[in-house]
Amino acid sequence: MKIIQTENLTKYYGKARGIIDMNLSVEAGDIFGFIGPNGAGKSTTIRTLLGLISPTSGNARIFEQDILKNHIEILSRIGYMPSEAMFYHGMRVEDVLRLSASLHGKNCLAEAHHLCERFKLDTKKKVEELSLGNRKKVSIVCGFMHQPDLYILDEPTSGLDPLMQKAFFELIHERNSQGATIFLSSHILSEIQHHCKNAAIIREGCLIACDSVEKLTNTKARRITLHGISSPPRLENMKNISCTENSVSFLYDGNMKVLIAELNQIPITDMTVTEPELEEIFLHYYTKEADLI
Ligand SMILES: Nc1ncnc2c1ncn2[C@@H]1O[C@H](COP(=O)(O)OP(=O)(O)OP(=O)(O)O)[C@@H](O)[C@H]1O
Repeated sequence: MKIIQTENLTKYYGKARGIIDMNLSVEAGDIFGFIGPNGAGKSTTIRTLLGLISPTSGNARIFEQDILKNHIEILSRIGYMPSEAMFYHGMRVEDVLRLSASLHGKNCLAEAHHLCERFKLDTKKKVEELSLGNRKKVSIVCGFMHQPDLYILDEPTSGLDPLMQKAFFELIHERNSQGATIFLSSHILSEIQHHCKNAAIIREGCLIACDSVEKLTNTKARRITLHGISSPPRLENMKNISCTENSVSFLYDGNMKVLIAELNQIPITDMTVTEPELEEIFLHYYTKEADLI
């Protein structure tokens, strides 16, 4: 069963591009990653799906129902975490949770308090006194307390410390194993790589790839940065080379033993080997598409 399906979903803010012809499909039971750089259109897609803004053209279905016609029914089965955790000033965390539970129309305060304990959230504090990470925790509790069928999470881990990020992903996997579908937007590739089954890459409002995470991130290329030299070594399989007076950086897709043998011959003082940046993975997709044309 398709939990989310969009057909040429398009949103313009006046003349400004939000998303263009978005065709997205998320199966029941998936943990689906939605990756893209700042301004790519992730939040626009999510806000359109939730009916917070209306599409310029195209349509979308959630739980196989039209998002515009069956709005209320659909929303009652969704847990949403917005990218910015903001609440009414003057309210204590416990007031926010009570309000949220009443809006969900479910008796879910016990689960809310259980989640507060799990995330070490002080319910007596006023929301405006909370740090960004703690506000994010309030947002987690509000989005998860009613145990919905679909979680739509917009950059949920920003502001959370590493321990809380771990606790958060444990919760996500728990809910997923109980049958829920997760739609998770992020611009942190490693998060998507470690936790999602399938993912879509969005850039400048358009979907440029959608596949299993395994296939999407299937690159053995590494970014190599060498210090103490100013011109690139003589190697094949180098791409995206940049040089400064004292360093050379490039994407290397060749045999590591060949690289090491070459490095042995040149006066480097230090080196780093990292996974390619998200942007470089995007370039990989552009190249592939260009090759197909
Ligand atoms: N209310 C708005 N009015 C005009 N343009 C907007 C509005 N909201 C978003 N946009 C534009 O739509 C495009 C997509 O923005 P969106 O917030 O969806 O990106 P995003 O992928 O969520 O980015 P980020 O990772 O920075 O949160 C951007 O060019 C942005 O400037």
